[in-house]
Amino acid sequence: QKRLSPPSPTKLPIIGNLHQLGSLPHRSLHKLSQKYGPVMLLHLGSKPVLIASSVDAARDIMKTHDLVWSSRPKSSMADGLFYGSKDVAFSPYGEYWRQIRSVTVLHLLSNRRVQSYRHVREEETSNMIDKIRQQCDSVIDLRDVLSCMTNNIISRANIGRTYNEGESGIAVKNLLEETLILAGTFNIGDYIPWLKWVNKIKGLDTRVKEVAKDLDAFLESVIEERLIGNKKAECSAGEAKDFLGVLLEIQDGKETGFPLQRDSLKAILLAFVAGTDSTYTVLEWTMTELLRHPRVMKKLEDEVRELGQGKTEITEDDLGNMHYLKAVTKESLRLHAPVPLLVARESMEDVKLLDYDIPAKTQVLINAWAIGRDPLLWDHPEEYMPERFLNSDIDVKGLNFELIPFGAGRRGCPGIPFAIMVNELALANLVYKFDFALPKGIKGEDLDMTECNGLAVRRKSPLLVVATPSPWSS
Ligand code: HEM
Repeated sequence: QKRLSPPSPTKLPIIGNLHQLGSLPHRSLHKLSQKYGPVMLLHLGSKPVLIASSVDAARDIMKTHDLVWSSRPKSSMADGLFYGSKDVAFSPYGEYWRQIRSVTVLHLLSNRRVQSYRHVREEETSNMIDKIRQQCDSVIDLRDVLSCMTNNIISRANIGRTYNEGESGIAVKNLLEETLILAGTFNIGDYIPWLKWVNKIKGLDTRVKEVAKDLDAFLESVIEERLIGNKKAECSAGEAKDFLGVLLEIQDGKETGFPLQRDSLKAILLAFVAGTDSTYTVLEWTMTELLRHPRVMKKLEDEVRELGQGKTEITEDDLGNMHYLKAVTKESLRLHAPVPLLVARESMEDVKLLDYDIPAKTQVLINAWAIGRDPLLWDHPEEYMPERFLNSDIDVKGLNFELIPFGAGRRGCPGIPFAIMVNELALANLVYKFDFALPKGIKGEDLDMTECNGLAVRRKSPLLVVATPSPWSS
């Protein structure tokens, strides 16, 4: 029987369709899919890569045939930075991944554990508010403030402390930033193996090796410090055990049934740092959209200020009733999924995708960004309209395939509760405590919405704002 292959745009010798990715692949691939259909087959160098751009295709991959699609393609960057891809996100499917995924879901990112970091989130949100208060009436780089808050929360949950100050703290901060940049860098050698030498000439391989070495030295020092009980915590995670503490406790395997090697432990910790960028990127997009849509900003302020009135700050207990706030977050994730093509998956055996026959070892990229603005699924898809979620059950948890910023199925993001809590708490407090405006001379409708590609797709330029204390600010 003849196999039915998905349609493919014409490819060039050697590079295949690489030239068609452009600087913002989610956009270029969306355009191509309008011509070639919701499932198309591209060749990135020598690698066949499927692009899935419809809700049916996404459901087929992440639900109907989730197991077959549960592996990840090999990535030299992940190999170089994360101890041979020993982290949860890039590890191929198999016994090892199942074990570290279950450690992550049951021990590190369970609802109970995420709840235990509540005081960390509330304290760091409050520090962020103080920081903004000190700069009221001058122009503030909101991205800087949001990324610092998110970094602090994730690093306190991870290793029990922050690293922003002092020479060594700043060096670590820069090192982690560089790790994220490298992790999001396109590696030509993964697609055209005989062009690997280009990375050598560009110095990419050397840089990855140097960064990996520095990261290892940093993580070793943190672990050793902990092991000899000499933790000089700048900000301790308080009574809640941080991820490192949990991992050290279960590493002998008595509780989990398998021992955790030191490299795996370090890789798991490192991968959580990658969640930082996506988390604060959503907040930056949300504030950008609110400044472009004063009606939405006003409605959100009204809700938060009415429910929070009289309190010094909004706590996590208050968020449950803030339905508009939740709708605003979903709407931002719909239009600005920070990881628009999710994380590539790879088929482990021959499989059908809709009507097509797909051989084993094919990669797939799911265009969550395109699905989020599909006119067949959403009214006025390009408009920022949180109201669409008010009387709807659609959620981001991976059950509704029209909204999948965190992916879904076995490889779906286990950090959803963590990321959503950080986002909602920060957003509620921002609009409770301050009235935000754009710097003089800039109108909301003129705001630059250009994106820039990286590990997370964010605004090209950082969001600059002016904050004035609201009546609830003191
Ligand atoms: C708004 C913030 C975030 C977004 C948009 C996001 C998005 C994603 C996406 C799209 C995937 C791939 C899903 C798939 O293949 O179906 C993923 C995987 C993952 N995420 Fe997140 N993430 C966020 C925050 C976080 C945070 C805060 C953490 C940890 C504290 C985290 C930990 C992980 C891990 C460990 C994986 C790998 C799962 C696996 O391959 O088994 N994420 N995330």
